[in-house]
Amino acid sequence: MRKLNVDVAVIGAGTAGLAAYRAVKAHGQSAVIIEGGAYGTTCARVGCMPSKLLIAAADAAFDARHTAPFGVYVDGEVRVDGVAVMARVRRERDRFVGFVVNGVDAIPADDKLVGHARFIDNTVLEVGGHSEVHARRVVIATGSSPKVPASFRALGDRLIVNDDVFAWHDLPKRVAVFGPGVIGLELGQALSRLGVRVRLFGKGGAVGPLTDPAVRAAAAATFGAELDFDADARVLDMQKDGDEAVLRYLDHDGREITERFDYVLAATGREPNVHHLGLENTTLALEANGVPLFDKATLQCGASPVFIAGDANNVLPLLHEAADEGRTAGDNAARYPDVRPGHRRATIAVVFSDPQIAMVGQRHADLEEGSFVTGAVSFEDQGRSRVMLKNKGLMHVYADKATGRFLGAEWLGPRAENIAHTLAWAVQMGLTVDEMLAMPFYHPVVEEGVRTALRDAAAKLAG
Ligand SMILES: Cc1cc2nc3c(=O)[nH]c(=O)nc-3n(C[C@H](O)[C@H](O)[C@H](O)COP(=O)(O)OP(=O)(O)OC[C@H]3O[C@@H](n4cnc5c(N)ncnc54)[C@H](O)[C@@H]3O)c2cc1C
Ligand SMILES: NC(=O)c1ccc[n+]([C@@H]2O[C@H](COP(=O)([O-])OP(=O)(O)OC[C@H]3O[C@@H](n4cnc5c(N)ncnc54)[C@H](O)[C@@H]3O)[C@@H](O)[C@H]2O)c1
Repeated sequence: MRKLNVDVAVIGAGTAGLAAYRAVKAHGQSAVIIEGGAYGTTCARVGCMPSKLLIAAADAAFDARHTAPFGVYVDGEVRVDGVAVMARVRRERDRFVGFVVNGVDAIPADDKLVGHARFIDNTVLEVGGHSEVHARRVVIATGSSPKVPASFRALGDRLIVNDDVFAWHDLPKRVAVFGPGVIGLELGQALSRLGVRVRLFGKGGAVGPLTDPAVRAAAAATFGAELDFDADARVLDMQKDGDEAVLRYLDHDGREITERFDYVLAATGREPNVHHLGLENTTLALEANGVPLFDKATLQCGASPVFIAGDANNVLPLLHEAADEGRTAGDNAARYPDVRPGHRRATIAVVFSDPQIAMVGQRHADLEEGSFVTGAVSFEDQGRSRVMLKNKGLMHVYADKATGRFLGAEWLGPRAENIAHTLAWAVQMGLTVDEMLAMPFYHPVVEEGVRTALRDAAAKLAG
């Protein structure tokens, strides 16, 4: 067993781990970064980037099929070549992964260890059965994995998760998608637009990350009009039969349907990778889900020299948060015990469905009843949205009754990925609705719809 002594050991060479490693090195301390899987990060290999590549192909197919209302006709068939679609997805994905791997290659060999890490005590790690790392501090940046209900195991090799989709060399014909959360909506709609027969099964009425009941209902109606989607599905049975998954479920009218699919894609949520870390060998207090108790500002676990960043801590499992948190955890690991709160930005989340879903600032579910007003706009009659025939969606903006301050927004609608930034910046700057309305709005743009919602909120604040 090889023994290593370092200032900081970072577990996981994903986005958070790489940021943590760099932050430690910036302090001039020694560090080792330990990776048990493939280099390249979840985001680039099986997450953000390949999903957006698949969606880009799907949107191209959808747009090509929907030109007629403009008086523009694509004569002949719009043909989707599944092999070519997946070849581009994997080729471009590999390019993104390549950039990350180049960055890892540039890390000195002595600073890298390959193998699964387990805690022996708070600061001693056993790695891959070949090394023992004695660190003064540790950063846990182990990411998350799909959380698949146990009953799905009956599906055997017909059960897949997001990672499997991006390894395909062709598109299958029929996929049942479970979970209309962020991953299920993005991948389910994209596969459907690429000509795959998709049925999307939800639970309890949830749609994406939305918590505002009215916006959620609008989203369910919008996606339900395009996709075969039940936000509160009643599935009676699921079995594997040769190369097929056989599902028995009740449709919207309560009729029993038996349908065969090539695959069942489980997009039923993700869980932090903390279960095989040997945390029971540490003195850290753990939450029910196995994540150590930690301070959200400093990312320190109790008073220990252990820090936790990225999807592993289960706070905001998003790429930019993983990068920020990795930096904070690495910085504080190097400073320990003089730890400091890291930089937290206003929250922003975007789902790359069509229409896109976005949320900024405080969620509707987090607001105190009676303390805020809601301004609304429907995009149905919004000028620019109608011009582009992208006039679907509903936006709710929330403002504090006492101060007029803009608190946050939830919506689905056109160009939400861009508008979300403007609104998240307004949240971070602490602007009031009146201050936002004093800003420029060009004509004709989708942001004029945002102005309508803000004016609605301003009227309610005044009244
Ligand atoms: C399909 C999909 C689409 C997504 N799209 C978006 C998007 O559009 N925008 C967005 O902001 N976010 C998106 N995300 C979320 C984003 O990918 C994650 O929030 C981010 O990648 C988390 O980074 P991380 O560093 O915490 O984890 P990871 O990048 O997963 O890194 C963790 C690393 O730790 C390693 N590891 C785990 N346990 C051990 C161990 N015991 N020993 C050694 N190594 C270990 C793993 O092998 C892994 O390499 C998406 C996720 C998915 C799955
Ligand atoms: N665009 C993005 O930024 C992006 C894209 C993909 C993923 N992500 C990140 O990854 C995280 C995980 O995404 P996710 O979609 O796996 O999780 P999620 O928590 O967003 O959604 C899981 C969904 O599965 C449903 N569900 C659970 N069990 C079910 C069952 N048995 N049958 C039917 N439905 C069931 C839940 O009700 C929920 O709607 C997200 O929270 C997000 O942070 C971000």
